[in-house]
Amino acid sequence: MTASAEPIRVGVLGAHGRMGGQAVKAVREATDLDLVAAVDVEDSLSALTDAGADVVVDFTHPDAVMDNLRFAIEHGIHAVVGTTGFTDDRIATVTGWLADKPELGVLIAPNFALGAVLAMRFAQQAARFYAAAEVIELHHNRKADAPSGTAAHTARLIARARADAGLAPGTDATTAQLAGARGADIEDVPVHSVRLPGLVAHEEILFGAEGETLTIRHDSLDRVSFMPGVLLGVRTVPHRPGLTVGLEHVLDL
Ligand SMILES: NC(=O)C1=CN([C@@H]2O[C@H](COP(=O)(O)OP(=O)(O)OC[C@H]3O[C@@H](n4cnc5c(N)ncnc54)[C@H](OP(=O)(O)O)[C@@H]3O)[C@@H](O)[C@H]2O)C=CC1
Ligand SMILES: O=C(O)C1=N[C@H](C(=O)O)C[C@H](O)C1
Repeated sequence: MTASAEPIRVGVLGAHGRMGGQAVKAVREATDLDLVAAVDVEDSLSALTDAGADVVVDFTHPDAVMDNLRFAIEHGIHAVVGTTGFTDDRIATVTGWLADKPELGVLIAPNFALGAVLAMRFAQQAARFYAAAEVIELHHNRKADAPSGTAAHTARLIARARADAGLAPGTDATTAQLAGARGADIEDVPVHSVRLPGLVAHEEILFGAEGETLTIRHDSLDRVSFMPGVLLGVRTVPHRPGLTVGLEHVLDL
C-alpha cells in the first residue's frame, strides 16, 4: 500500500478581498491542500513562514505584489500570482530574484479562467492574418487598474504574433479625436476599458479586414471561474522551477 502524499501547505495573500476570499474557500475545499495562512493588509507576511507555507497565492494589489513576491522568494516559498501590474521590467526583476533560488517556482498568470486563456491563444493565432486588431475589456467598477492585466497581455501577444508574421499594424484615417477616444496604445494595439457595476470580467478581441470582422469574446460571470486555474497553479508550481508567465504554459496550450 502506498502512503498518500502530504497536503500542500498554502497561504493566501489578500484573503479578505474578492479573489482572495474565493481562493481561501477553494483551498479549504480541496482535500490535497491545507490552508495554513490567510493574510490581508493588516497582517504580517511572517504569518506565511510561521505557518510553514509551501505555496503562496497572491491576489492583492499591483502596488503590493512585488514586496510580497520578494518575501516569498527570499523565504523559499513557491508563488502563484494573480495580481496584475506585471510590466517587462517587473518580470525581469523577478527573474533576477529567482536566479539565487533555482529550485523555486513562480507562476504569474494575468488570468486563471480557462476561457480567457483560450481566448488569448485564439487571438494570438488570428493576429497572423489581420493587421488591424483592437481589444475591449469590461470590468466591475471596483477594479483598481486599467487596462486589465489580461487586456495588456493580449495586446502584447497580438503585437508579437503580428510582427512575427511580417504584418505592419493596421492604420485608420482618424486625425481629429478627443484625447483617449481611441483607447490606450499597447504596442500599436488600441485597448479600451469599460468600468460598470454589474460586470465581473469580460474581454473582446476584434480583428478587421476588407469585408469581414472576427470577434473573440470571453466572459467571467462569477469569480469561481478562476478557481480551477488557481488550484492547478498551486498543485503544479512546486514542480515547475523558475518563472512561468501565463497559465497557457501549464495547460500546455
Ligand atoms: N489573474 C486572475 O485570474 C485575476 C486577477 N485579479 C487581480 O487580482 C488582484 C486583486 O483583485 P480583487 O480580489 O478584485 O481585489 P480586492 O481589492 O477585492 O482584494 C485585494 C485584497 O488585498 C488586500 N491587500 C492589499 N495590499 C495587501 C498586502 N500588502 N498584503 C495583503 N493584502 C493586501 C486588500 O486590502 P484593502 O482592501 O484593505 O486594501 C484586499 O483585501 C487585482 O490585481 C486583480 O486585477 C482579479 C481577478 C482574476
Ligand atoms: O480585477 C479583476 O477583476 C480582474 N483582473 C484581472 C485582469 O486585470 O486581467 C483578471 C480578470 O480580468 C479579472
